[in-house]
Amino acid sequence: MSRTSAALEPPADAVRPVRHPDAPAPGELLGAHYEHCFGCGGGQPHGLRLEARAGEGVTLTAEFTVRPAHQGAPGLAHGGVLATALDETLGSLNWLLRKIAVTGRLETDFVRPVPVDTVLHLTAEVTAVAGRKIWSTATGRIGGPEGPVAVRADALFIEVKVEHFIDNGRPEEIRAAMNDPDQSRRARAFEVNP
Ligand SMILES: CCCCC/C=C\C/C=C\C/C=C\C/C=C\CCCC(=O)SCCNC(=O)CCNC(=O)[C@H](O)C(C)(C)COP(=O)(O)OP(=O)(O)OC[C@H]1O[C@@H](n2cnc3c(N)ncnc32)[C@H](O)[C@@H]1OP(=O)(O)O
Repeated sequence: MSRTSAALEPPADAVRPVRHPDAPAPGELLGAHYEHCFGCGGGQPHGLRLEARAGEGVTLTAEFTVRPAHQGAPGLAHGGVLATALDETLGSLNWLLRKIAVTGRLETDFVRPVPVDTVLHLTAEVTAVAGRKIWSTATGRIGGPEGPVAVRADALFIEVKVEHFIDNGRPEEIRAAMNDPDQSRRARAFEVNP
């Protein structure tokens, strides 16, 4: 059973999300947004390395394989790690809108335990937008893309300017990210193509 808090109910004047014309084509891998991201980057030894693929409209699919480093109980994924997978999946959706946004609220239902070595098959979609607010929902299944639901989440993301990261991040990492040609390209793309 899922009971969503008021903040996750879009208001009556919210609109349907619009896929950005330059969003990756359906089926295309999104790639990591930051090499050292715990959710999607390749530079974190114990990171989730979640792989997200654009879907139709403002939807996507993603996969995360639970590894021994992700345990909470013997042989089972930690709930916080599963919430991270949901957060990363939902956050990736904003790339299809070409908006930079951070998680304001994330509500998670843990429906079934998820054993180590399981592939979590995630689907997600943006459901509504109002001003800077973006509402989205995600489901994670085990045993295959059509398998039983193991986790679910609803979220509210808040759009921010790229300065959010520059002003709040540790200078060392900000400098390195700005010197990474791929990161700068992406940040520029956000700024000229809002
Ligand atoms: C140097 C180069 C850098 C390059 C960077 C390049 C690319 C980066 C690209 C993408 C990165 C992003 C995502 C990647 C994908 C996935 C990663 C997972 C995502 C995360 O894991 S991200 C980390 C966790 N996340 C945070 O670290 C947020 C901390 N937080 C804040 O930074 C502020 O809190 C903020 C900005 C959220 C709001 O602050 P603010 O001052 O801008 O705006 P304000 O407070 O006015 O809120 C405006 C309206 O949202 C409502 N609102 C706000 N918060 C709410 C809540 N919690 N619940 C319900 N409603 C809420 C208000 O009620 C108001 O509503 P109303 O307009 O109706 O009054």
